[in-house]
Amino acid sequence: MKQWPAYQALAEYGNEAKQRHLASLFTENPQRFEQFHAKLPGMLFDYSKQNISAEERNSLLELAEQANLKQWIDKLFAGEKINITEDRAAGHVFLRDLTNPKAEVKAEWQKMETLVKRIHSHQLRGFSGKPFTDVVNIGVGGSDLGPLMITHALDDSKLADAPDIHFVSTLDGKQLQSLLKTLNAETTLFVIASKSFTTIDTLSLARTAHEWISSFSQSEQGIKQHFIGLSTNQAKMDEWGLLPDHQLLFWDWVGGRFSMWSTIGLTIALQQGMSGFYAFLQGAHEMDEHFRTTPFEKNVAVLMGLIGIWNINLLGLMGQAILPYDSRMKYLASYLEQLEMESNGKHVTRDGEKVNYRTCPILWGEVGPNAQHAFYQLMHQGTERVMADFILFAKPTDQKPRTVYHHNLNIANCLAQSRALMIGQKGENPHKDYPGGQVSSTILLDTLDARHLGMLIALYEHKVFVQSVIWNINPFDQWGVELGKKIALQILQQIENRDLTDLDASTQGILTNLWKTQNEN
Ligand SMILES: O=P(O)(O)OC[C@H]1O[C@H](O)[C@H](O)[C@@H](O)[C@@H]1O
Repeated sequence: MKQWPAYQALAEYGNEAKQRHLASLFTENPQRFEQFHAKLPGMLFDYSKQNISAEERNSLLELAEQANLKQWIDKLFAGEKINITEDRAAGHVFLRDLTNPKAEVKAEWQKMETLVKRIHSHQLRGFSGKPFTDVVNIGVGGSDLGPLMITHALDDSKLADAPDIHFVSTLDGKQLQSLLKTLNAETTLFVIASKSFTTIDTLSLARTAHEWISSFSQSEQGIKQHFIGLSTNQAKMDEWGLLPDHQLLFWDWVGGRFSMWSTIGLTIALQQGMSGFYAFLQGAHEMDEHFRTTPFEKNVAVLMGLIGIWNINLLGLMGQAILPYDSRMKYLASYLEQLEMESNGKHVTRDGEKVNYRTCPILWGEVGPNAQHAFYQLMHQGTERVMADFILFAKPTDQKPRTVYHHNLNIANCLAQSRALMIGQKGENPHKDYPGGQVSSTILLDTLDARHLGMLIALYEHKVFVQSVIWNINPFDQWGVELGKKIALQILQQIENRDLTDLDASTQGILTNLWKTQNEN
């Protein structure tokens, strides 16, 4: 990044920008909103509350040119193998192009449609002949967070004949245990979602679910009706015993954290119907087209990525808050934590050189109105300078007076917080001083539905990609998660054998005390 000529200018600008107060940009320029927002149908992106001037933005746009961002976007959409460490393309964008689907994708959509119809029309039934009322998605990471977020957000518009959807992910087994207490085995269908079909978290829970169903039925064929698999690994699904028409495939060119656009989105289709799932893909495709074809100065994803670069690398901000003002977006922050930090949490370039600049910031977030009463204190008066994304939906869910009242109250709070963080206020004593100057962007979507969610998520995916290009890192691998998994398997074996050999003193000490406590009971 630092080798590009535009970076030198930006470094100087950054030092100047650190000296000014964000609020002064508004007093100096009444046209600021006009000049610092971008729009596309269904979405407005306001970045006027970022500490950036027109010249600084120009230099960022030059940086993007010099880093060959346009060529990288073309490579992404041409399906080139840009995930170099795994020798794969990153093809999530192809899943959303419904007018021009790949043959293998089309075939899988058809299979998914058939399965969804069989479940909705009660053709598919459990071991005792009853239709399914509940579906439990067993998966973790990319095989959990996307569908969890979307089905939670869209629950109000669930189809009348759709089953209730539940999610379990944690290998401690507690989530599954307490969920099973509320379910009827005769009417419960499990979806085993795993790109690799080797993840121990998912396979251990699937085995427990299988034991649970088996404790109510002796019929092997009947039990098989209760399980569906979603994976790239057909052999492993066969080995597990999944029926061929209960297997939906996807492909290694779909990254785990980009997989809810594939058959991993089955629970979305079960809740919203295939048309709802397609609307979700369509929204993402609209964002893909915007990203692919819009000049950089009006391109929301490019601008969002570059503003992040400005904040992180030139202004030194390392915290990114995600603040949706809608409780239906409860899981957005968890989803984006994986998307951004697993993609860009890297310390070497594509060529394996150690970077000499910061990469992905630490993301955290919460539904805005709740976060106001929790961690906003730090943003208003702490010592950390952070950046925030406020996400807001324009239309209320209906026109009932109380609904409209709550909706306006919510909008007022969102705007009040971004304004207070920006302007600050001098207090009667230092304890009541608000320094202000905390930067934010606001994403205003017309309404919360499948299409707009598709647009929003694709926007974040492309923002992550833009930043990866500027940082010259590969956003599509995740080697960092492997070491812990490997050590966990070794330690599990050592726990089973009560063996402390070659473990560090801390691990030995914890295990010794833990065993002692277990023996006492
Ligand atoms: O879908 P699976 O193969 O079961 O993988 C589930 C998750 O686990 C891995 O450890 C990765 O960190 C994630 O990127 C992935 O989404």
